[in-house]
Amino acid sequence: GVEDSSGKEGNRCTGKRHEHIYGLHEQYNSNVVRIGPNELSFRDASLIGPMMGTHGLSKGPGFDGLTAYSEIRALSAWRDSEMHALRRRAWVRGMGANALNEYEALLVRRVGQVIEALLERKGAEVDIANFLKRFGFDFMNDMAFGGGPEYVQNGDVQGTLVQTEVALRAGMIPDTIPWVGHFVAGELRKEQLKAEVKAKARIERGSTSPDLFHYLNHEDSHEEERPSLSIVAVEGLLVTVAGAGTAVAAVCCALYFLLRYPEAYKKVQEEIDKFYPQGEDALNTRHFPDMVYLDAVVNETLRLYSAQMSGSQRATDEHGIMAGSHYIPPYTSVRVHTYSVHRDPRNFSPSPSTFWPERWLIAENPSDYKGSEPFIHNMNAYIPFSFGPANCVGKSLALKVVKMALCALLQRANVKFAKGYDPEEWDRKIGDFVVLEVGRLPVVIGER
Ligand code: HEM
Repeated sequence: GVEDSSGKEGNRCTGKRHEHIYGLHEQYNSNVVRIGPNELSFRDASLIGPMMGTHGLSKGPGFDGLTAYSEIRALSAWRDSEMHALRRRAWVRGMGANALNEYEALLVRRVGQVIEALLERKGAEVDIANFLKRFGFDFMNDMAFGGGPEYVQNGDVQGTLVQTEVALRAGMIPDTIPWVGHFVAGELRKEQLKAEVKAKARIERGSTSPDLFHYLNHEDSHEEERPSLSIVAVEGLLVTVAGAGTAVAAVCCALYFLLRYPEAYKKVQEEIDKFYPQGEDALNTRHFPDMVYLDAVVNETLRLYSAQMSGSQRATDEHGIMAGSHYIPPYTSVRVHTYSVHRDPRNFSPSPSTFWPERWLIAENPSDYKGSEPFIHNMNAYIPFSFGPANCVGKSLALKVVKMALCALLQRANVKFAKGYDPEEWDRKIGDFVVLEVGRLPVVIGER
């Protein structure tokens, strides 16, 4: 049996992780829950370092399942730490400050495009989540392959975006039971071949301004050998899977919270209007570092809904380890359950499950806190972008995308929930499928 530090038994296979995993630890009131035959989930912030840090564990066998044990893998799926570090170098160059400045023109164009498309529908009910998903994939296709099917302009005519969500949901099976991956090898190969066609076309076309592909294909480096077409093609697929849905989900969740909490909407609107009065270009990022309330809104959103709510999988090898007070046997998969750690009153208090951006401002100036309950804000337990050498390499880009989309939208438009929309639906439709999946968000866009 597995016991948590409070002595409560947590040795139950819930099988729940892939539906609505949230509340997993709360449900069993346990710091450790068995979520698969050989997989443990921990609600214990002190394990973040030992499990995910520089001297922590390597990625788990779920990544073998997700890649059907292939040698053709993108960065996120290399279980071997050396191989992972080798591929990560190109990603780090492609996500550096200079590179991000180079991509800004692409991002500005895409954010501007989706805002215009939304403004054209003023007064009508629109599913803003759907529009933003299309924007996210357009931008990430620019970054990964120098362009794509233009979803904002043309809609998802082939149903590709829906298929991507379905594939991610299905991915939860080999992620949990790796050997199932052998049965989907053919399907994966088909996707890889399609990506190879796009990558080849991008190489032949070249690019007028550097995109992320430029770095992933080592076009910036004279020292490194070019990766094979197969590898750079799956890296491109990873850009879209890791970058589009995640950043867009964060924008959608932030919008949902702002609509749900009008006080917060009012405050962020005031800040946006102060830095970007009407007529000022809200696509220009220069004021972002000074926008403390916008920053608090984004941080608080990612605390409550992060891209991988169950956490990223790691595993022990032939040696078991002691992590804190827990013995983890050999060949055991583990996760730090981000959702539960982020909502644990031992880490964030008061009201850990409530959207309260002010907690981020109080954390900076604790003397501003006037409440009676103790104020707790444990930054060591805040891991929306994970932790350690395999953490989210796209963090800075993600924050830029999220802030630019929110700023530009709220500067230009008045957003309200559509009539008849039940906000309780939001939480019911959130899914933890490899990455966070959000449902529809029907709104009406009004004049400012
Ligand atoms: C708000 C948006 C985002 C969030 C919350 C987020 C979060 C995460 C998390 C939790 C991981 C798992 C790290 C681990 O295994 O320990 C991850 C990995 C990764 N993310 Fe993000 N992400 C976001 C946006 C992006 C964007 C825009 C990109 C750009 C393409 C990106 C690229 C990646 C890549 C390549 C990995 C794999 C890193 C590795 O294995 O070394 N992410 N992200």
